[in-house]
Amino acid sequence: MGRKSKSSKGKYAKWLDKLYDVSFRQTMAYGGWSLSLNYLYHSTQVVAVLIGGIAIMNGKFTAEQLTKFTLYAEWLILSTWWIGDNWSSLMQSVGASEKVFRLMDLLPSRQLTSKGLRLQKLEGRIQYADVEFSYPSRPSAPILRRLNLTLNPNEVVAIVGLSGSGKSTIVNLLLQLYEPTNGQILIDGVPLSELDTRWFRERIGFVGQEPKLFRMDVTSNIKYGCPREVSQEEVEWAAKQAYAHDFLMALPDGYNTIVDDALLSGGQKQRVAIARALLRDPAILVLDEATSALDAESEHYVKSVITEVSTDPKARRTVIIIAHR
Ligand SMILES: Nc1ncnc2c1ncn2[C@@H]1O[C@H](COP(=O)(O)OP(=O)(O)OP(=O)(O)O)[C@@H](O)[C@H]1O
Repeated sequence: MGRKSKSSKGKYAKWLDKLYDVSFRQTMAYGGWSLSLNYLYHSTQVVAVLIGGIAIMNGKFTAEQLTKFTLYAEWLILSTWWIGDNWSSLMQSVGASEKVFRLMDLLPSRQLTSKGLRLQKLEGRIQYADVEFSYPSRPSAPILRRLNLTLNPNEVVAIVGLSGSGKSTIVNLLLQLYEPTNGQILIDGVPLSELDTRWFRERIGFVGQEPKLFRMDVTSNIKYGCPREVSQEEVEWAAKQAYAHDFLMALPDGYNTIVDDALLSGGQKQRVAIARALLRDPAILVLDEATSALDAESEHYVKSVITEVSTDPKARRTVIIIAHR
């Protein structure tokens, strides 16, 4: 057995010990609490019957008074017991709901609440002008230094570079997940920061490195996030464009099959995500390493999609592909 696996086992055993310790103390405390109340409950009855019985025989007490006393004492003890039980559940719920309330209280980002410019039509010209950027968590590590780049409408551009060289960062800035530290990005000549973020994002199709599919049927997954009403025909059109139609039709319930973890391979998920992006008919399409995790067959299909989106005169758009190769 390697040293690594031994130390992992040791760590796991330590955490198990801790868990055992906490559970043991919790069980002991609850056991002690239940035992003492149970003891109190039954001993009260015995003492009441004994002392009460003697008092009745001596004529100091009536049987009715003794019955009342015993019942009241029982209720008092049982109620204390329930209050204790419910109090601990209440405290657990308060702890859990605090996190939920904190999330509910979060304000939407300023970008999404403030109204910006909406252009008549998005042509898809993208210009990075002297863009400099470092992530807020590591301000001393510059990722982009005076980046100048122009992408013309309907151009297909591949950004290639080593892992960690900043390819995804270029796209993160375009998606306005971050703002350049210096310089600016212009879209059709207008500074990106002046555009209406929601409007702009609705016109960008983005296929990320790990596409997220949700546990709902295939059609809903493809329609997800589409700002307009779409018909089933349009969904199938997008799936055909992404070379996903054939394998989707072969699923047990076709487009109505519920997507779960084991249903689709990585390459198939990526093609569903491409269909989702194409359905929005975006002016700008971004594929972030869409081919890096693909098997040969999926890679072939994804390349065909890229060729088609870049040559189909009906569906011209600016395409940015981020790739290792
Ligand atoms: N959220 C972040 N906070 C801080 N640093 C980050 C963040 N995201 C990326 N980085 C750093 O920025 C640099 C560029 O990352 P980026 O993801 O843009 O590279 P990449 O070329 O797309 O890499 P890959 O091909 O592996 O995806 C890396 O050094 C990375 O560690």
